Amino acid sequence: MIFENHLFEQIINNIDVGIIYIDKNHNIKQVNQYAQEALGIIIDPHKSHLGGKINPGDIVVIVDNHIGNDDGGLTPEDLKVININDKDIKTNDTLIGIGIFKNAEIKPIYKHCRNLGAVCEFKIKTNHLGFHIEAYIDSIEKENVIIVNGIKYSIKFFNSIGHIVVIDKISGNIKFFQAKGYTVRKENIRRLLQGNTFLPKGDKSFGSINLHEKKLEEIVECDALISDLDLILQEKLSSIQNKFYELNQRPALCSIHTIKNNHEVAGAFITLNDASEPYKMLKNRNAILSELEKIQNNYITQNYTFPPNSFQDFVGNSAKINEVKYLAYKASSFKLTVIITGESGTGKSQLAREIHRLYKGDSPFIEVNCSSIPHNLFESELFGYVGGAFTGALPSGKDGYFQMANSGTIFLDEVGEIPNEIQVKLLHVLQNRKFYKIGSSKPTNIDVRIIAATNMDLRKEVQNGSFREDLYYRLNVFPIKIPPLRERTSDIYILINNILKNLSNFHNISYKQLSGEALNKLLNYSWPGNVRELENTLERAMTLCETNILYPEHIYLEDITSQNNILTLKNMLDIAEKRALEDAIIQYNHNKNLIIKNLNISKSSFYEKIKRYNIKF
Ligand SMILES: Nc1ncnc2c1ncn2[C@@H]1O[C@H](COP(=O)(O)OP(=O)(O)OP(=O)(O)O)[C@@H](O)[C@H]1O
Repeated sequence: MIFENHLFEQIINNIDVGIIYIDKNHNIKQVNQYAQEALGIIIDPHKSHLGGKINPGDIVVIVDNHIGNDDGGLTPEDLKVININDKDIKTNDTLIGIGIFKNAEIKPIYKHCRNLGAVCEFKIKTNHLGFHIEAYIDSIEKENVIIVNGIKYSIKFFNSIGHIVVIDKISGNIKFFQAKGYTVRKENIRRLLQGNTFLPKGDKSFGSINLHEKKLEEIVECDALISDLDLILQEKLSSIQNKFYELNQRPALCSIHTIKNNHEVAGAFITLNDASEPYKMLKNRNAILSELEKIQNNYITQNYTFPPNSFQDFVGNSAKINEVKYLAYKASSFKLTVIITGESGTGKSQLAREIHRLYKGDSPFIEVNCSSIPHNLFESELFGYVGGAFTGALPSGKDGYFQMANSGTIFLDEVGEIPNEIQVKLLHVLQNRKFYKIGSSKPTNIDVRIIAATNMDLRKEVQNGSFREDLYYRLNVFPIKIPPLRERTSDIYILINNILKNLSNFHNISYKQLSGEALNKLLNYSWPGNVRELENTLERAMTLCETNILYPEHIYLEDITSQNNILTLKNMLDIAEKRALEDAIIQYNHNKNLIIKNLNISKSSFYEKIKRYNIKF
């Protein structure tokens, strides 16, 4: 019976045994799904990252059972690139380290030990540069675990393994996580810390590796298997039945048989069973774990998903800003009227531009600052006029902003400043999608998407009569509120990196690093002027700085009130505690039990604090 190739592939991909078929020169002809999983070629498709390399400023998290083993021969000196420079750390030590790549200014967080006992807790749990990071070795499950903002990246080990996760300094996204098959992909810790590149993972992992162009030894690291295979191909052995090999650091039970064509050896096929855990158990366990993970990370995996890299210039990765991005992404798919609210400098205009770009980037985007138009010119600026409409009018007439924005977006910034008589006209445009130029009785039809923004409380303006209620409801179709920077401090580090990069390009000066003290000063400030104030502060600091490092004295903060009001220790602790609770509520998606467990407090203390700080839950 002759199978068509794709049917054969379907069959072998659905059986619970790994199959690798090679020709007599070790060229790979077929590797089924099971074998790819067991060898670490296929990785959990829910997690992914692009290819790249670690760049200066990226946050590196390492969990290594034995320095120098299964990590590419890492040496304690190699750790200097993440600012871990400790003579007490020796080869074979166990290490957990969090540091900034190639930034000698910011202190790392790490712990190490010699002869870690079989069952003992070795863990770091921290809030570093705004990221919730938990890293530990689970000696019972034999698993090295790194959790970043609630998302778990773990890797099983047999004897030891060097696990590494990298957070991108610009986007705040996970840029790299270690996974099975890293030896084949040449992604051990040492090579990565030396600045070598890594491949993409996820749906398109190994997209760049065409298995059919590889030799077996390029995807399977195991000298014993390769030499047994040669014995079989040379017909010195007829077959091998159920022999244990360690393939890519994972134990596997393998059999090898020859394949003959006209009585000549044409190749061999290897069957393998992942022997690190019974496969079925692993499958069930993974299904349960992934369900649990989904429930835990509900807010990330279900509520706030949008394609990665959708936003080019709107930076931030905190739970609060992810919610904003999610809403903006949703809004961009429809021609809805959007109103963006938030304090001055939070990025309302920036977000409006992104919504427009995602929706219809090649059409016009007309930005109108309603607070800068004199009242008597409002109507002509917005709607235009026909020739001779009034004294001083251009004979040819003039198009208004609405007409200029036709087929695209009009962004009405500071919409609360629109005078009353124009509010009626705006309402008319919103309802009828047409307007009248001054001096014309002929309506102009338009096809425009309206995005408005304000830092006022428009509801209050409605109550005190300065904003029309009907217009308020017409505008308030899809509201997006951007939280102030002080409520999302985890965005500050990546915002700083973006701003420094943009500023050094703009001023054509070399990239400047922040000293640890300077970074702390920025992280501990309340930013009343939000991102705009952060930009101004960094621009001033860059101008003042003669060297390549920004020190606290280059950073001038204007918030006189918060600097002069010296808080008591009790006040400071209260503020920190309130913030921790608010962060946890968002991070654990209002799940009481998870919040209580992760903050390590009792139920009664949780309720007492919620009440004391008047936190809405
Ligand atoms: N999330 C962000 N990512 C990158 N840059 C940002 C972000 N938010 C704000 N900015 C930058 O901060 C500055 C202020 O942002 P923007 O003008 O959009 O704020 P705004 O809320 O519209 O302020 P206002 O209410 O005063 O008009 C801009 O230079 C903008 O590029």
